[in-house]
Amino acid sequence: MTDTPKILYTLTDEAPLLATHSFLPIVQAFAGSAGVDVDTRDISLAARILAQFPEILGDKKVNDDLAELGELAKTPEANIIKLPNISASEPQLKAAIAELQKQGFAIPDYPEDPQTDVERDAKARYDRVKGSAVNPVLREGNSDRRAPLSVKNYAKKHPHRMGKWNAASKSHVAHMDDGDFFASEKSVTFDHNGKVQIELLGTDGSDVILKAKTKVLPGEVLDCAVMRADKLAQFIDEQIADAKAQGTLFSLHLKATMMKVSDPIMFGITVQRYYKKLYDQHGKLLARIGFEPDNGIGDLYAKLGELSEAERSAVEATIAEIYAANPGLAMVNSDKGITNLHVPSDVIVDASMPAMIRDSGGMWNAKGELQDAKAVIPDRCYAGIYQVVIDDCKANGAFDPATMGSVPNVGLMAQKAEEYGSHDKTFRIPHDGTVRVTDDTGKVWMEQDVHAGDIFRMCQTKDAAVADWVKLAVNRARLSNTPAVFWLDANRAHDREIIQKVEHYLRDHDTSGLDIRILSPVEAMKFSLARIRKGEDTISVTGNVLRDYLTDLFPIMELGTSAKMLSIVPLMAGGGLFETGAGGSAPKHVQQFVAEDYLRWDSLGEFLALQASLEHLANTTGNERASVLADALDVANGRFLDNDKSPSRKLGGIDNRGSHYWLARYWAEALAAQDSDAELKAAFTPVAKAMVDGEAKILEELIGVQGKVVDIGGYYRPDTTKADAAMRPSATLNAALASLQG
Ligand SMILES: NC(=O)C1=CN([C@@H]2O[C@H](COP(=O)(O)OP(=O)(O)OC[C@H]3O[C@@H](n4cnc5c(N)ncnc54)[C@H](OP(=O)(O)O)[C@@H]3O)[C@@H](O)[C@H]2O)C=CC1
Ligand SMILES: O=C(O)CCC(=O)C(=O)O
Ligand SMILES: [Mg+2]
Repeated sequence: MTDTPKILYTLTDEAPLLATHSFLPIVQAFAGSAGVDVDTRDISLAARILAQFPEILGDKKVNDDLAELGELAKTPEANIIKLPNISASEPQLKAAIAELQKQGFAIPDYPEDPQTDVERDAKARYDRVKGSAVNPVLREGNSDRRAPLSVKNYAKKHPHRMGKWNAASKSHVAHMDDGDFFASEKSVTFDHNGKVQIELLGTDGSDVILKAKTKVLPGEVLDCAVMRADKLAQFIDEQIADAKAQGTLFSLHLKATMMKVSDPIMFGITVQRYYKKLYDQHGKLLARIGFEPDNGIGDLYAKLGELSEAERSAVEATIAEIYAANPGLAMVNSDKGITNLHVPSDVIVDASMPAMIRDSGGMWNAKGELQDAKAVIPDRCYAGIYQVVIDDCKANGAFDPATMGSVPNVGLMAQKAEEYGSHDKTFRIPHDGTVRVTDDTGKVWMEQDVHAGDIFRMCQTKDAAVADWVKLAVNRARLSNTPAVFWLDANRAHDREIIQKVEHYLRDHDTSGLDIRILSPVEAMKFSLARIRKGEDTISVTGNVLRDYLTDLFPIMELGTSAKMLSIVPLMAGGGLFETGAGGSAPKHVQQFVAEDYLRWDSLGEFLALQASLEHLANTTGNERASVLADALDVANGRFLDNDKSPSRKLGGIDNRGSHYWLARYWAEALAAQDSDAELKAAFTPVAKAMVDGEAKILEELIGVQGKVVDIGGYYRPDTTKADAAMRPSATLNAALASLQG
């Protein structure tokens, strides 16, 4: 290749974006000295919103960096470092729009109920940005997430605190036994290069095309399922009554961000059942102010100002009666009275269930105390795995991070596999009838009887994605000499199709001497837990949703946080997508940062991703210097862990910025110590010296700023100059880095 090798580093949101203000200058200075360009692409929620309105913004228009990266991901040249970004719920989207408008961008309001073509167009643009709109575009490969040995050893040496489990804990998972996606799932393997249409044939004789054209390839698995609204409502009522009877908190765990169409509807049904009395007594008022239960009870609070004084007091009195009569809700923030049902994006199942399991099975109640909780996870497809963990903790006590084994994951997600790509094929059914999936020859492939209010969902899983996933699993099992379990349930229609493919593709590989099994998720969880208790590792090979769930669950149990995970997506076209950690954008870290100039974000995920990205660059471009940089960074990461330089949890210790200093210093020292590249050695020797000699001054400059309010000029679109200044307060460190570029 003639171009300068390039790594594209993503600018995202919240805590990872703040961390980038401090870390990226280090990366650019180091990589620059080795002739590697590190460029940025802005895929923050704010940038993605602005990119939707080029014609309105004129000279303020913003390039669609996400679209560009999405195209790049399908080429062998891709080398992208991807930090976590906000997958926006509707309330978050509206807040971001309001902030951008205040900053002078003349974008329209979010039209909740569009009436004109212009409004419908604006809503369609905003809906493209909503939910998990980034990851499915960039993830043109399957995922390989694991704790590198150095990280696992670090966790064993410095075990994090795990809450004790009591055998008498009343915490449990509740799921539906009928009427859920699991019950109704149908699945087929398509046979030609063609397309299907999804239509609703009404019992009233009507025929509504829900989606006219969906391209399908031969060998592709299609499935569809229905969540029955009446059954869900009845189930929620029973769980509210049961939580009250048992004296547990009521909590709801969904993925309203990633599953942006189906899960907000399920969230909304739960809100309507929990706050049923509000509807009974004030239905007309709620309709008048346009309360949207799918956006949470927070939407009602936001709109209370539109009511008269008397109306507001009546509504507030009813809410108080509801809280008195119903079981307590799990709290997101007890001090501020923010509950699990406030906003659909506050409690996200992948992170919320592990947090509950780490905290002795409890969630926070209104008094700010941990209390046993009923975890409502309506659909049975995946809910059962968490009950297995809870049962295990009740029987055997909490897991011990000092001795437990590891469960890495190989996850199917390429080409929008499974539920991941279902959003444009998920519908709230407007009236009773039959949904039919028909191909271009008129053949009916699947049918579902539906009633008004039900959620219909169709998913696609490409054959090539499954083949690549099986290959990745076999390679991982071989490389790490570890048993691998495919978590697939022969009782599920979709999984039965996938099992056939797995069995078929396994035959393409040499699996001699490997322990590869196919177990249902519940059995696979039991098997893996029994092994980790003995200190043994087991690779989980899962579909997309379990990939998401398990890559927070096991890291949070094993390492205290998924931030310490290596998370690689070998792109099917040959490029590399290097994700940082497996967790989210930690909004509460930003709140702490602006309140007290202290950022708890742990960038280890970024360090690991950068090392893997440099190594990939060296391998694909033959750039020797990138290889030297990668090896030195590996040494630096090892020292960083050995010396435990992650952010401390308390003000006065090093935070994210301090941890970046240590990483930069160890990296520079390793480059100064190596002998394979004399020029790099010469360039880094004085820098390493400046960083070592300057240690006391640098730490003083970094720690000295803590403890006061910081202004970064925006939440969704912080002011770059202000954020740079806030995140780079050490003149001594900045000068050492500048000397590299000089
Ligand atoms: N890859 C992506 O782009 C992802 C994006 N998201 C998005 O992130 C947002 C928040 O989601 P949520 O599910 O609450 O997940 P988060 O991972 O942000 O929050 C859960 C908790 O994880 C811990 N945590 C995660 N990363 C770090 C880190 N690097 N350093 C220290 N602690 C960390 C913190 O817990 P504690 O205090 O217990 O240590 C944090 O409060 C949402 O907008 C969501 O859509 C979520 C997942 C992945
Ligand atoms: O895309 C998202 O919304 C979240 C992704 C996520 O949680 C994950 O990949 O682990
Ligand atoms: Mg996740």
